[in-house]
Amino acid sequence: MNDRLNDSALLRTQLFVDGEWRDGKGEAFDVLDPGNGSLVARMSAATAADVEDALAAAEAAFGGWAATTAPERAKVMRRWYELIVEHADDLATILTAEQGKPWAEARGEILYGAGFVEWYAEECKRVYGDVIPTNNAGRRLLTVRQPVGVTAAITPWNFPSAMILRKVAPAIAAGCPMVVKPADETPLSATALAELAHRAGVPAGVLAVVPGPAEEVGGVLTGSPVVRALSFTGSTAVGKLLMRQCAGTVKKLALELGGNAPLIVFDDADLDLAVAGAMASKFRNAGQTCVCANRILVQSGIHDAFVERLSAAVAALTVGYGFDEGSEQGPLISDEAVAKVQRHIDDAVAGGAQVVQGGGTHELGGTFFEPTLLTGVRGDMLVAREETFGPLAAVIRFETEEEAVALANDTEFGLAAYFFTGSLGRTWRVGEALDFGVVGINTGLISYEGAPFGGVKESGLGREGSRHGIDEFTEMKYLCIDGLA
Ligand SMILES: NC(=O)c1ccc[n+]([C@@H]2O[C@H](COP(=O)([O-])OP(=O)(O)OC[C@H]3O[C@@H](n4cnc5c(N)ncnc54)[C@H](O)[C@@H]3O)[C@@H](O)[C@H]2O)c1
Ligand SMILES: O=C[C@H](O)CS(=O)(=O)O
Repeated sequence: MNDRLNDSALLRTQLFVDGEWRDGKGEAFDVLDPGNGSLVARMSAATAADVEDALAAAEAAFGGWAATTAPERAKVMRRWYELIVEHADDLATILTAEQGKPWAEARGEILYGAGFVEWYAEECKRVYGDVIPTNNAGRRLLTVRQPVGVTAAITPWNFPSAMILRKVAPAIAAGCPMVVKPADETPLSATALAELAHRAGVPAGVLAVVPGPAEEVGGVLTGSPVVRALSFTGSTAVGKLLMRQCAGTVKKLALELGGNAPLIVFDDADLDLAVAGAMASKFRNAGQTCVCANRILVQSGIHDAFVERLSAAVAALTVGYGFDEGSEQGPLISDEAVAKVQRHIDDAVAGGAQVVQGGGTHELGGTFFEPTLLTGVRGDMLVAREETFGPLAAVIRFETEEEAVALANDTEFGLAAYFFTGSLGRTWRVGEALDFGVVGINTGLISYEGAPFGGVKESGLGREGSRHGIDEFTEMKYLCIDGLA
């Protein structure tokens, strides 16, 4: 792995605690390349004691970091942003090695994540309060927003860099230390970011990275009264568990959970735009994103023409190893992920759906999977009820706008939805009727650090990005000052 890097010091296989690299007390574990199963590195693992040390260091650092001014924090964060961009190639190489996505896509993730650091380096200067018109001549009323305290983050493997930066950036910008548990599959992206934060001048204790057994590490982060806010990105099932575990200390919670995004194509859509949007939303990261179009609803008048063009685009996708030039779709993260995609295909075909493209594992072997297109899908099939998290486009035909909205909203999830139309009236009607936190209209790509990202229903709580994302790490305090008369 080192021979692929310009700066091999970015490959960090230890814990980052109290501003230092150290071996964890736990059993080291392998980080494997999902593209060929080779060993990328052996990662040191934290135990509960290591996490307690990280929390103690964070608690000790909180007062000093919170006492800095916003411009002082902004200066450190700006330097971190610059270092991330400067080392984007190496960070992308580390990301592709442990997660598998094509290198160009990985580099795009690095820059997307860096955007949150840049955004919150500025946003921390705009954490405003209120002056409230008084109800008494002898009183003055105001509010201030203050950093919540020590925070924790637990993050997924599918965007191992951006999902960390989307949490750490607003937290430390607000004045809060953060202790991060990355996914076991992808810890190296996290430790590389910590190395650059250290170089940028983030003080000891303000950022910690503690890879390790999820239940043990998570048990400390959710149970410790030192942690005042927990930010989680991952599956809804784990999110519900963490909510329960945080209840004992009534933590502030930000949850970015699972999705089941509908992508609706109306008869009046621009066909090429709809196909491009469906491809971008469905096959990004080999379909392993929380906002991938999980169900593609196509109105009957445009159905056959849309399917014909989508089929050609799916067939043209290049599946390959992430470091190979021209690869557009890498491997899935695990055998379990492959099995879930296959289960959804087999269930749909058993129920009468047709395989138009793909349908099984790719000739490259391992966890590479054929980009797949199904038609004749119904809303009661597994592929329409569960988050597939793989390169499977499932097309459902519909007749009316009312039917499409009802189909789209028929899920416990509520993260992202998309629709394509040429009608201004339909834009407002359907945009308001869809029960989701994020709605893409005539586009399949909605992510931007300046926009609030988050779900409703069982897709989560709170928002990340935009001016709203920093609210997850601040508390509003009301000051009532009497005695002025
Ligand atoms: N809403 C979003 O912004 C968003 C973004 C990315 C991924 N996701 C969701 O994440 C899921 C895929 O990611 P995943 O497979 O890593 O999810 P996951 O829930 O299995 O794991 C996410 C993180 O939680 C940790 N974890 C698992 N069990 C735990 C426990 N008992 N205690 C503490 N930590 C625990 C994992 O180690 C990992 O770090 C999908 O459902 C996807 O939709 C959502
Ligand atoms: O997988 C979920 C991520 O939040 C997707 S995005 O990169 O933020 O769109």
